[in-house]
Amino acid sequence: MWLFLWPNMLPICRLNLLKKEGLSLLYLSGGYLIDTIRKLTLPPYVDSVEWSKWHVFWVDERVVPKNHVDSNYKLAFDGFLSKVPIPPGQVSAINDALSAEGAAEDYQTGLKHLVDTGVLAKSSVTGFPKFDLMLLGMGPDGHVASLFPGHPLLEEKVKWVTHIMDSPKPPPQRITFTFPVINSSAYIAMVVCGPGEVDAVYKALGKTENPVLLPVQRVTPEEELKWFLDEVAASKLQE
Ligand SMILES: O=C1O[C@H](COP(=O)(O)O)[C@@H](O)[C@H](O)[C@H]1O
Repeated sequence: MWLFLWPNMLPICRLNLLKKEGLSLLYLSGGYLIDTIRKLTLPPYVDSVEWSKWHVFWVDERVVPKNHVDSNYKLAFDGFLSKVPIPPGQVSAINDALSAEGAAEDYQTGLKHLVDTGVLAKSSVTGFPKFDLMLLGMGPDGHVASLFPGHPLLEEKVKWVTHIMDSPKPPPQRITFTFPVINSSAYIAMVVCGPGEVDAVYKALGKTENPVLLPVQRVTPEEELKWFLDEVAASKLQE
């Protein structure tokens, strides 16, 4: 595991690497993360990425209309996707006309189709889809995607995408990737900034062991996990 203290460098370093490797699948969460990739929409970085190769998905999404202030799609569209030329057919938002259960099933069906047609790889280790890069944020309680501490969804072992009706963080209805899918990714960047997450960062990365693992501590991708923290989020680690 690697730890970096400069979140804005994350997309620039890693996405240039992706370009060289010819990889193109990106999985976004919501929250602060979108702020950290905004620089990619500006010169000179914007011209250094082969946007036509990109496919974009959401690790989790709130079940609200796409133009709703709580929508992770809207957050990403306003701050990032509307400013770069990724073909619209390669941006996979949820179907916001469906119920939470229906939207999760529909999203999973879409991913299965991409695996069947060879757009998405499958992990030879787990049999779940293998994503190139996931950019994850973490909440103050240590949640990732919409997988919250103590929630039964943490133990989901079969589904690729599932739904939650009682998210402790509003809005309550969401869809989310499950841990088997998250952990089948090749590379995960955990991007955490600001004062709200200081204690959760310390619990996850500090010297004291927690009796109960935070959801973020269950993140173990197949190849590499890197944390990107700003100085505030990392402040307790430096004490
Ligand atoms: O509700 C959510 O929270 C997490 C963390 O968000 P942040 O604002 O604390 O960075 C986010 O990663 C997730 O996608 C989102 O739905």
